[in-house]
Amino acid sequence: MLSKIQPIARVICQNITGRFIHNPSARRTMKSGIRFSKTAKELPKVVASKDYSEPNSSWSQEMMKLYEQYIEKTKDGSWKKLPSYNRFLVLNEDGHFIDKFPPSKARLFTRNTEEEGSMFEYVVFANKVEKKAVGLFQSGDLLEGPSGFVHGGAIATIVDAVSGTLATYVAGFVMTASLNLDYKNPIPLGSTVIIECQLEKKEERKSYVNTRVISHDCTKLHTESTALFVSVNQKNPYQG
Ligand SMILES: CCCCCCCC/C=C\CCCCCCCC(=O)SCCNC(=O)CCNC(=O)[C@H](O)C(C)(C)COP(=O)(O)OP(=O)(O)OC[C@H]1O[C@@H](n2cnc3c(N)ncnc32)[C@H](O)[C@@H]1OP(=O)(O)O
Repeated sequence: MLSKIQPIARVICQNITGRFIHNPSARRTMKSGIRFSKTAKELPKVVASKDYSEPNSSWSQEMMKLYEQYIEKTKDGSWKKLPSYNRFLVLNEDGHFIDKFPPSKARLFTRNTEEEGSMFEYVVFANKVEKKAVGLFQSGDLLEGPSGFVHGGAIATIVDAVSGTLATYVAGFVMTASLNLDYKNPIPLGSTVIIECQLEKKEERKSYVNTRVISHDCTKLHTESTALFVSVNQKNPYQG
């Protein structure tokens, strides 16, 4: 039975990730297309499902222009584009996936729709040496708060997601312990903004991240935030 499944799994995984995956003892495939195993030593540390941070047809010219600027910065290796999936993936102590979250309808809040452009369109780039992350965020119509502007809760969500991604990137799995926001100027619905995060300091389990949300042309400050993330006992998902 397994020998029949393996070649299919290789094709699926190669198509999704662009990597070759040697996976002789994997036991089953989740609906998402991610292959899981509790035992296989040969599993790669990162097996991707759909990367929701790839450009799609809903992205504005501003979003695409910024995206291409940051892709350019990845070419010397200083910045990295981080992939983004619709569920958290959990690794065991050997760096292999475990199916802590079995197939279900649960979805990461920021990636919970397949309708492109309707909610959170975003991509995160990170620089490990400088301990910085930049999120490019285009808000969709379903994030409206005051007429024509983005809901404050949606802004908090995306700031949490991008600053939490930086904390995860530098410190491994974290939980948000506190998140403080100052809303300086409303964000027009549908516009593209830049979310700049800087790790301010790290003290044992505590990572402090400061964030600014600015307009795509860098002329307006929309939001400022400080956040504390506390490391919890999981391996860093970005060390694959
Ligand atoms: C295939 C590739 C793989 C890709 C994988 C993708 C990965 C994706 C990557 C990235 C995306 C990231 C996106 C994330 C964004 C969303 C995150 C959320 O929404 S998280 C949900 C909301 N947050 C909660 O529900 C926490 C609830 N609170 C708790 O669980 C606990 O309170 C916790 C864990 C925060 C701390 O509890 P304790 O028992 O472990 O630790 P104690 O001792 O209480 O605190 C540790 C230290 O932190 C300080 N601390 C804790 N809370 C604090 C607070 N509110 N203010 C100030 N200090 C605090 C404490 O005073 C202590 O400091 P002292 O070590 O003594 O110096």
